[in-house]
Amino acid sequence: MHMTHQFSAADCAATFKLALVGDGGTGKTTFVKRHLTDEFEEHYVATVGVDVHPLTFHTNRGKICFNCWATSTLPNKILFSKVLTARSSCSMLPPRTLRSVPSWHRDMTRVCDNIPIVLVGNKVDCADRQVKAKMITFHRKKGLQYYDISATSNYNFEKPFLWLAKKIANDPNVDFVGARQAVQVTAQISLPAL
Ligand SMILES: Nc1nc2c(ncn2[C@@H]2O[C@H](COP(=O)(O)OP(=O)(O)OP(=O)(O)O)[C@@H](O)[C@H]2O)c(=O)[nH]1
Repeated sequence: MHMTHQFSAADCAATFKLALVGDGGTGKTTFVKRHLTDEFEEHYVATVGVDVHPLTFHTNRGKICFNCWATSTLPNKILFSKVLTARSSCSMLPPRTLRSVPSWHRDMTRVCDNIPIVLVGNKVDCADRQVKAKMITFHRKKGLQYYDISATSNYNFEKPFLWLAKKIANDPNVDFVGARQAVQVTAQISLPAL
């Protein structure tokens, strides 16, 4: 059972850390930037360290802000995931090849016990996408939520965030209302010494 949180009805949003983890090039940064600026980043620029993007949503229970930590792929990802995910509230694991998903999940749950986790399969707009729907079974075994998404076409754009908001509030009736508030603040956090 997850801890239940109240959202804020007033000016300041209830804030939760969201770790976006997964292989390099899967589209983590693009997905968050899409939410922030509505622009699609065509060129691949590998993340160095961690980009933190606050994304605020209005819900029928008040405001919620996800501080999205988009991580780079690191040689010592276990050590880094410990630094990154301590106190995380929720996480997304974008799969490119499914082979890496169990190890990302293991690393995450090792340091964050009992947090809601969404597995997202990005780039569903790609005709040559190698991961097919029937191959995606990991989330069922682990009781995770799964969404196909596309940062290019906006497909299922807000679904992962809404699912996480419901879990955090422990309320299936939470829904997004009105326009989403984009906050154009991005923090860069340098890598810890490995
Ligand atoms: N076709 C398509 N391309 C995408 C999509 N999302 C991201 N991309 C492209 O995939 C490439 C990698 O995206 P990034 O967002 O930089 O990937 P990342 O996971 O942040 O990579 P790291 O910073 O190395 O961890 C870029 O060229 C994006 O334009 C999508 O939904 N569809």
